[in-house]
Amino acid sequence: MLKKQSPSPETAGEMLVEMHNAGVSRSGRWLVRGVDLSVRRGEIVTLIGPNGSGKSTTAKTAIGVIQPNEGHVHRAPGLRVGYVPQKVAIDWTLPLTVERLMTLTAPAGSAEIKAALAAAGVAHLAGRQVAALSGGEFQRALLARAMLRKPDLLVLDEPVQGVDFTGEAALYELIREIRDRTGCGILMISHDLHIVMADTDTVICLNGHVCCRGAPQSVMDSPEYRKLFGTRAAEALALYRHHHDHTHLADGRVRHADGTITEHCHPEDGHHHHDHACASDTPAKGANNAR
Ligand SMILES: Nc1ncnc2c1ncn2[C@@H]1O[C@H](COP(=O)(O)OP(=O)(O)OP(=O)(O)O)[C@@H](O)[C@H]1O
Repeated sequence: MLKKQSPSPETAGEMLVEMHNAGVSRSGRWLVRGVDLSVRRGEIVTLIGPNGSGKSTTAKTAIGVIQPNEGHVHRAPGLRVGYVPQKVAIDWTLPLTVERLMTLTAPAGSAEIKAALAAAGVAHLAGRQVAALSGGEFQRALLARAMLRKPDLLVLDEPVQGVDFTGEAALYELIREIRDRTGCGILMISHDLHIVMADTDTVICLNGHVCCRGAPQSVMDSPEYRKLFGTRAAEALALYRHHHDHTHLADGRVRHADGTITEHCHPEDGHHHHDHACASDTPAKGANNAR
């Protein structure tokens, strides 16, 4: 049985979910097939692949929203899952505050909601209309909602969608902080093939089947990856590296390693680095901002 969420040494590395040769078919067509995947406590696994390659289908199968038509999925008994789907059904024309958004899927007390929003750096937005949030703020609110369940496994389907480069870096930092603080396992989906969070332990590249897998660097160098996405794409693939020398305060300001506080964190401060797999003329998305 899973212990309550805490990064204790006894439960570190505990298997949360395992898929063996899993396949999902609909109307006589395999959406994905032959997927082997595992996520352990404290581990970050990222699924990458082009549109329609089966990433969401794989993630939904891992958490039991979809049953596999072949193969097996094992989840730790009592596994608590926090899921941030790719699309959220919200009527954007209706009034809805961030605080209310937190209780749409499950009840939660006001203290709990405040703590979850604070942990996601958006406590100051509790009374704001959801329709007025920026892309990054909305993703943070959804993350806060998923964390209310105190998940053992957090599944994030394109968590940086609609977020600009600076916000993307800050969101990846938040995701890593959540992993470090709670010890949960994270299964993340990224449609953007060009930026993979460097803290990801394993990248699994899907294209209806597992094309290749490994540490981010090894996937970038893999011939299968290059064959699927082209050498230029592979050369442009960048790892997001964050040198953890500053803290993002809840009000959006940044406290630097020397104790100074500024309104923003500027890439030219030297905090953010993108490493290209190879020297290339093709800049990775956001690479210009990263200099
Ligand atoms: N219920 C369904 N019935 C039939 N086909 C489906 C169903 N759900 C998904 N598909 C198809 O399965 C394929 C994989 O879909 P999936 O959403 O898993 O891809 P994805 O890699 O997450 O894509 P994207 O990057 O565009 O979000 C797509 O071709 C999709 O149209």
